[in-house]
Amino acid sequence: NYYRDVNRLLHAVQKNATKGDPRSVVKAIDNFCRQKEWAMNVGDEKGCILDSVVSEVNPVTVLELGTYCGYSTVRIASLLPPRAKIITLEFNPDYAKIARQVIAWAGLEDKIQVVEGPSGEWIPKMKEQFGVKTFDLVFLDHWKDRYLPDTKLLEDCGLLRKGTILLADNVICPGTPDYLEYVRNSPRYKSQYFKSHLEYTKAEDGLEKSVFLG
Ligand SMILES: O=C(NCCCCc1cc2ccncc2s1)c1cc(-c2ccc(F)cc2)cc(O)c1O
Ligand SMILES: [Mg+2]
Repeated sequence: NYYRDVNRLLHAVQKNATKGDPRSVVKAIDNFCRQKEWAMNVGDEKGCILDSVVSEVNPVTVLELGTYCGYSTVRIASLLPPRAKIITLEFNPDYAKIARQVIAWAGLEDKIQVVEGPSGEWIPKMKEQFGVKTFDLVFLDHWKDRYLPDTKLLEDCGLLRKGTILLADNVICPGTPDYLEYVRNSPRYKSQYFKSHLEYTKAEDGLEKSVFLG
């Protein structure tokens, strides 16, 4: 079943990656997913685009929606300045358990807070529970039909500021048509598409980077 698969991914990390070395954790996951079992990590091709956006934004407060095994969480955290933090939401407790161990192997626990539960419930509690004012970067990689409602929720909860960057995975495959239409046509966003491929495949996919204009 799917849980055994993610367990094998964790064992591949513990076998092939150097403890405390985030880049070797990323490499081990990519090698495992390319050679053994496909998994829905953002992957190395889109991961490079993610890296360049994170390096450009240099965020202090990051929200990730959809932790899965923690691959993108580790990629982002390994590029953050010292005091920066990521809050990452995961709905599935099995995935969250694996992600915590992958993050620990990378030695990035101090920068990352894995929170279990649905985004719709947690987003309204961000300020009171985690003392968040606004996010500098949001990485959307959870249920594709939650991208739009959760973006509106982030707006309504005052969690976006002028210049906050939203980076969305899978805008082509599986696709997030309603979200794309919104960020590309709303006067409150400036959007840009980064064409790429679905992780570990030749299928088209891409990331959409949207700046909140306030
Ligand atoms: O579903 C995907 N990702 C979300 C998993 C849902 C996890 C959630 C986290 C969370 C946190 C808070 N609230 C609610 C939720 S729900 C996903 C799927 C594919 C894919 C592409 C082609 C295929 F043939 C088959 C799968 C590729 C990807 O890169 C993905 O990200
Ligand atoms: Mg994805």
